[in-house]
Amino acid sequence: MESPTLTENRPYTVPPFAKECLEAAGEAWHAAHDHAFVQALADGSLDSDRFRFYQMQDARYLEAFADATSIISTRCTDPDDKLWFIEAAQMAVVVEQELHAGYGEELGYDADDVAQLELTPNNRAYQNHMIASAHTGSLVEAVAAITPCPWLYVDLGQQLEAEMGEVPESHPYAEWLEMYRDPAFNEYMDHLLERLHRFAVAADPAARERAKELFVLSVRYEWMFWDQSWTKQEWPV
Ligand SMILES: Cc1ncc(CO)c(N)n1
Repeated sequence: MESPTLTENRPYTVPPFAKECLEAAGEAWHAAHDHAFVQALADGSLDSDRFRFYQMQDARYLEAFADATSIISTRCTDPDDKLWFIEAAQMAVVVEQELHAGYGEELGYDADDVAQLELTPNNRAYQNHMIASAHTGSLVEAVAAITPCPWLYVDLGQQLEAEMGEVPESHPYAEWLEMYRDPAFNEYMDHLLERLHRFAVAADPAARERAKELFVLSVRYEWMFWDQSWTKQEWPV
């Protein structure tokens, strides 16, 4: 039986090139959904130290996501595309600030702690991958590298909603689970995947292949982001 994450049954449109990217990511997409960190987050058994580690690293990750989408905006010629990526960048910063205002108070860290945090190897590698793709890739490559970030989380949020139903108020990570099942993301996904597809159609076949590779790498980095939070990754030397 085909896994629910690869069916057509999503509440937003998945145009052909986005579908090709998803199919190319295949196993890594599922592995990211199935990671022990995600399982523990969903069933509420995740310890707060690991969650804190994740949130602090993620605050910095979202700043890099905002940088990547800002750079992409400068490379768009169509004013609607430009504005959409500017807004995506703004939203990432706003979400990041809200997250660490809320979780920071609860988990005991503030904006200075986030600013001074040493990035893990995996986080740094993922950020550099997005930023490098935004600077040096063609437009479709730049967008392909940032697409798994929202897509994987929205997919995960909706899958967990289907499996778990309503999140009980007593769930320690209710707020996180509620956030990524928000139906407002469906419109965001429609807009992003439509652009990914349109830029792919305008690109040459070699650029499309490279874009798919960059998409798959970002899915792998998503798995590695859960993993670095699960193991509390440190630099080996
Ligand atoms: C690492 C990572 N990927 C995706 C999202 C979704 O915004 C996030 N917050 N962090």
